[in-house]
Amino acid sequence: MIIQVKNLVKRYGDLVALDHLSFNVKEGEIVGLLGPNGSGKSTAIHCILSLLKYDKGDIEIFGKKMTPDAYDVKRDIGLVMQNVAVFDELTVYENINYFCGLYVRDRAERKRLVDEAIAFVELEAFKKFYPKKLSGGLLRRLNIACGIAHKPKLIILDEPTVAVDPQSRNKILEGIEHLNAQGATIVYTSHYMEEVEQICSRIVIIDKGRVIASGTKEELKAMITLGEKITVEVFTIEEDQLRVLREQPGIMSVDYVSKQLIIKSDKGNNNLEIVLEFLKANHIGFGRIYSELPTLNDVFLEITGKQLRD
Ligand SMILES: Nc1ncnc2c1ncn2[C@@H]1O[C@H](COP(=O)(O)OP(=O)(O)OP(=O)(O)O)[C@@H](O)[C@H]1O
Repeated sequence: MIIQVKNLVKRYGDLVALDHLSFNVKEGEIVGLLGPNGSGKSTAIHCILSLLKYDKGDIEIFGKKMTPDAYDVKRDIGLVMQNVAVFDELTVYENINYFCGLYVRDRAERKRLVDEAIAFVELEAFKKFYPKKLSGGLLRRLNIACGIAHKPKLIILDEPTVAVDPQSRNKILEGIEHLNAQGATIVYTSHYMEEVEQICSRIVIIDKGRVIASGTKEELKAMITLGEKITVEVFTIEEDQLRVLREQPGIMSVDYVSKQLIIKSDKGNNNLEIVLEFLKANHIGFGRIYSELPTLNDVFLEITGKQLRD
């Protein structure tokens, strides 16, 4: 096991930020910690790395108890924090060289690793730039290079794509998959369900400092009753027709908003057919029609009653 967190409790005064949080990360996984703003993701990461004192719980990394002075453990961890943490007075190259130098003493080896990290985040053309001259996306990429240059076994990234343009975001996500393919185990926190779905082999959903569900995206979607969301452009429909539609087998809810009929149905496999037959039998004219599978937001909504993002 790479990370084992058991019953972690962290309070800030009266606020319980982590409420008996437990989860594991196995070697080779990309685990996504998914939760809304303020759910406790950053607090969990800080506690796991012993950067923050906690009130209760057990944390092991690489099978060893994590403590603030566990330098041998820390050497094998790469950390990319939410806030960019680089030195303004050092160039791109010097920054990466500095952070890599905290773990790698041999100069030739370090040069090789720094060059590799620069190529990895595609900052070759910006080596001599100072951070202030970089765009937000490039700065994020520098932040990542500083965290991973020393080739750690475990890489923890806390919301690395916040406020990043789509092109840099894709590069970051591809980069993370690449690091994983090279053997690194990854923990990735985000409140973007699309990103987590795209790259994570397993997802731990957090709300109010607790794990509310975990599994692969397929397992999480199988946990809920919602099977499909059907949207139909309908020009007019009577209230009593809506009522009859709601009573059809497999239909969980029907809403009619701005000429859109939104039907949520369970996991039955002929829901679309039921809806179409109903519309035809009742001579209800309709335009575009499409069906969507549940998202991780639907999972979050069904378990907590609220949206993942406000
Ligand atoms: N230093 C602090 N002092 C007091 N409360 C804090 C502190 N840091 C975080 N909190 C509170 O603890 C809770 C968890 O915050 P945390 O930053 O861990 O959540 P998060 O899921 O990482 O959110 P975000 O995505 O916004 O960073 C929030 O209610 C937050 O306001």
